[in-house]
Amino acid sequence: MGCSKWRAAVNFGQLKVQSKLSVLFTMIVLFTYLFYCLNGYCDSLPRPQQFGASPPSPSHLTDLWSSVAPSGSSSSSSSSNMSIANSFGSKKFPQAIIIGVKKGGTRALLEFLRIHPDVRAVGSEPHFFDRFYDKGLDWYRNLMPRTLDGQITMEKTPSYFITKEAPRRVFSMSRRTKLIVVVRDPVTRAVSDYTQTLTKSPGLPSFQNLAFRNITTGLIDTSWSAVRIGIYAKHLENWLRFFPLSRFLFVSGERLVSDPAGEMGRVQDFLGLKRVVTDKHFYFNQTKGFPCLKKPEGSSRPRCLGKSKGRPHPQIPSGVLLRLRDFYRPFNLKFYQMTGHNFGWD
Ligand SMILES: Nc1ncnc2c1ncn2[C@@H]1O[C@H](COP(=O)(O)OS(=O)(=O)O)[C@@H](OP(=O)(O)O)[C@H]1O
Repeated sequence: MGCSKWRAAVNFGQLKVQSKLSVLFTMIVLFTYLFYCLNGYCDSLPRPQQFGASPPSPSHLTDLWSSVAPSGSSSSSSSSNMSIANSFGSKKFPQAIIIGVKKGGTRALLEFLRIHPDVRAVGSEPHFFDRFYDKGLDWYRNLMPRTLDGQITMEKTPSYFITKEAPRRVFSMSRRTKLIVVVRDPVTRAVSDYTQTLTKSPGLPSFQNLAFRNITTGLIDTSWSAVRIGIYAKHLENWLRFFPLSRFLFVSGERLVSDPAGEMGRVQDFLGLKRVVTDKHFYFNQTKGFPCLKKPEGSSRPRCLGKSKGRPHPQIPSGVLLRLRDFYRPFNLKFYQMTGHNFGWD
């Protein structure tokens, strides 16, 4: 009898220790989970390796803006706020996409839009409708940030505008998608495009060597992508087979630099947003030679786009530029007619 009482007491003691251990274990699991969530790891955004050929990664965001104020203030509090914000709302397909054009000023537009509280956008370029379409729509939606009711999901991938299959693919996602095209004088756009390639491959032939099929006759090489992208009318025709003109907004790349607030007003109207982004948000940075964002209230620093945006262009002989201008003229006029907007490039 005494022995069985003693055994019962031992069992009871073991049970208590076991239950304490299991509570402790549960607590550890819970705290680990919470810790990871607060650091943003709960979000299912894929994190692949490279920009360009690979799907987007948040690390690309670091080069998008360069601060113009002395660095040093920590961004840790804002990043933990972001993590918390990330866990609310749901991931939706973009209702609006900046589809082009490469070197038009698409990054500036997206970053200006991202200060609007009702816009949430992927920082890097998803390239879904051109490179990664076989990954499927669920993969694409999963790349999107979470949005609350009334917020707009957006992305920008400038190569969509010249991708043959893109209009049909976007249409099959949603025929109601709003399409934004930032266009810029095709001659300066071509030089900008060339400048970017030259930065990556310094041994590149001269601009005129690439632009002309025959330099003596002045025959333009339309197979060179820097030239081909600027034939806006041709690419737009492809999109108009699927979407009516009312689904498009054409933003002037030139005005985005000379009057960012004015151009942003049009963009916000088109997206059905309150005009929150106004001239109060911009200042002209003399050193950069471009508009930059003023210090947003209660956070971060004044910021300009990174070094790869607003680069100096190499000197191109004026005769070459004139020939290229002649080449584009009929296409530009066609584009003005199609869009009902004279961009004043001629
Ligand atoms: N605010 C501001 N700051 C810096 N740069 C600005 C700005 N607004 C427009 N731009 C012009 O944007 C050009 C780059 O265009 P994209 O962002 O469309 O380029 S990309 O296709 O994403 O590579 C870039 O072209 P380059 O001048 O040739 O570098 C700029 O002229």
